[in-house]
Amino acid sequence: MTLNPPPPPSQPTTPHSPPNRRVLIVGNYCHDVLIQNGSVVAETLGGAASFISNVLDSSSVSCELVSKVGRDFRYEVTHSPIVVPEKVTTVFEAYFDLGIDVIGHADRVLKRVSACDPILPSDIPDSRFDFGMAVGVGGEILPETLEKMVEICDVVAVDIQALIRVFDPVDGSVKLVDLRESGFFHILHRIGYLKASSDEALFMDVEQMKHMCCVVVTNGEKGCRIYHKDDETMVPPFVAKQVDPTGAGDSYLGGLVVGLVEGLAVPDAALLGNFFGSITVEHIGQPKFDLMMLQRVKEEVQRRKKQRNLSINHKNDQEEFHARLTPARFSCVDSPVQTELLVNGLSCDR
Ligand SMILES: Nc1ncnc2c1ncn2[C@@H]1O[C@H](COP(=O)(O)OP(=O)(O)O)[C@@H](O)[C@H]1O
Ligand SMILES: O=P([O-])([O-])O[C@@H]1[C@@H](O)[C@H](O)[C@@H](O)[C@H](O)[C@@H]1O
Repeated sequence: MTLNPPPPPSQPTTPHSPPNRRVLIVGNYCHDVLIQNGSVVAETLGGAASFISNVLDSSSVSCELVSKVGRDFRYEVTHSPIVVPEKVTTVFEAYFDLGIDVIGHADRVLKRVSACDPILPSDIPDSRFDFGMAVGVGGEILPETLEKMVEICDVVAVDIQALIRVFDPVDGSVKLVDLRESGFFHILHRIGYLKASSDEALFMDVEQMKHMCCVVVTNGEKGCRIYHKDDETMVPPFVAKQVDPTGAGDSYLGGLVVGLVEGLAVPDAALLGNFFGSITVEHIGQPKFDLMMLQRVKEEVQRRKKQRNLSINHKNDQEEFHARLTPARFSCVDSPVQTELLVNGLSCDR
């Protein structure tokens, strides 16, 4: 089945000039506090922007990141955020033992306990980008921010969580509203990709949205599905030992965009998304990707592109790409600290 997705980002102009792959990521960094049985298990750098830039930087895809933090921000990051001195950084508490939350999400209950400032159109550079990613976590993306993004980026990918989250005024619990009532709906015919988890997908009409853009719905250990116009494709998962689901969807989106800017077809880019999502669930916080693994992934992506260019695809060709990526996962090595955290880590039933 062939998907006819939005046009890919621009390709190299001469054989020697590197392709212009500039990706703009917009969304706040945050502090994540992971809580189980009433105790804090870990405190980590969070925010979709941080997980996504981790995947893009590791894959040598150049990106610019616009993010706001407060004076208390304590992480050293490759892409410096805007510091708002009179504010504190956005904080999310993730509870792993409160049962099923209001939207039926069984594995964690999220509360936004503090929020930094929104990202305004004037915070975003006026240059042009091949690809934009609207990836807020705490309500920091405004309709006018997304409008500016679609004006300056050739293609925009949006994580639905940036658009439909609302926060309980008393305890900060995350609730979701229908996409049509989100205040963003009028802009969505101008975006290229909309990503939602299967829980979040209940808050949009996939049948309607798939005629406006390419919709990807992730489903944890089951992989993901792509919907565009009349096409629907299931993209298989990679087997993982889940320790902490935080950031899986973000790393997925990072992998998808790496695949797209490298020129892969959408289902292959989504497979790369599944790959990075599956590695992320095996770690608490940001995974540090093994260099050998990244090199193998790069080689497989180039091989896959060559195959496509030579049109030597056949029916089961994604199975082959999957099979060739699978062994690459096993070159990931955890640091002793990470291993210790994993042993005492969070386990969630999905
Ligand atoms: N337990 C798992 N095993 C293997 N892959 C997983 C697992 N959980 C997540 N993934 C990968 O990460 C992607 C995003 O995860 P998902 O849980 O659907 O998103 P979110 O973090 O937004 O809720 C999935 O589509 C899948 O590819
Ligand atoms: O786990 P996931 O859904 O991909 O994304 C997560 C957000 O939902 C959460 O608000 C944030 O605190 C995490 O750092 C991470 O970005």
